[in-house]
Amino acid sequence: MIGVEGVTRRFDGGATGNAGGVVAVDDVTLSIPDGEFLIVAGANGSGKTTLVRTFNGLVTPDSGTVTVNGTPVRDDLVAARSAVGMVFQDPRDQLVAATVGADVAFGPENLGCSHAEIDRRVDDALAAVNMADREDERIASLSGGERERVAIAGALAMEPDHLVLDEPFTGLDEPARRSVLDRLRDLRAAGTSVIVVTHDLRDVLGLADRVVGLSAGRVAVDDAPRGAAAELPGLDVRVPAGFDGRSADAADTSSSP
Ligand SMILES: Nc1ncnc2c1ncn2[C@@H]1O[C@H](COP(=O)(O)OP(=O)(O)OP(=O)(O)O)[C@@H](O)[C@H]1O
Repeated sequence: MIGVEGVTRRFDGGATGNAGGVVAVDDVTLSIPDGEFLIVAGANGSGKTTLVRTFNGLVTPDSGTVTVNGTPVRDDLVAARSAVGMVFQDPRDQLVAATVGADVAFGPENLGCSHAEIDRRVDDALAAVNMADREDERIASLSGGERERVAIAGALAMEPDHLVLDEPFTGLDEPARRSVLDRLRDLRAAGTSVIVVTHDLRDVLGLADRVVGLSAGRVAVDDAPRGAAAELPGLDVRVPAGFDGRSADAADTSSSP
């Protein structure tokens, strides 16, 4: 479980010249149980990225506490980083190796996994992003969307208790998007909490258990998808046309030819 208790994070005004700075996250309290599929939505600048980055200590709150599996993040950063996998908006921030396979293997290697276990995780993770058999390709030769898929595979290969994906679908083509969504659904079923930060609620809203909508750093919506769908337009978040709260499975069946 991830627990967020009264978390506030400010940034100074910097180049904006705003002397008072900005309160990016303002007194947020949330708890995210294991196995929950949570969407964090909200307009640009509403604090989504800042909030989720407190889950593994990439952003330190000015006040309040984040706990992961009961331990405050500030007390054990290493535990938080292994328990909370994170895929960033810009995959260039997190690709570390020269080839696809080496990049995806990097996390499991650091966890001390055996060679056989590393191979299994790399194969599984690359299959989940439609990149099986591309281990030997050089990162430098990949497209932006392919790099994004490698970044997602790298996080999947860590097999974290909680997986946070910040705008994961932006550069993905439709088959890759469906494949990643399928894997997220399986992970949730296996007890991993999945937290997706996104503006693009297509497909993913029907998969979610709950939606948290942020406005000016505060939780303005915290509801099941059907209830949230009615409230999100008020936060300038567009809800997919025709969304009626059915599960994604039901939606998939009805949209099949
Ligand atoms: N490192 C930083 N320095 C200064 N201000 C920051 C920093 N990070 C975020 N902010 C400010 O905090 C506020 C919230 O930003 P954040 O990136 O968390 O929002 P967001 O909802 O993820 O936005 P987007 O949808 O555009 O990605 C914004 O006003 C942003 O300018």
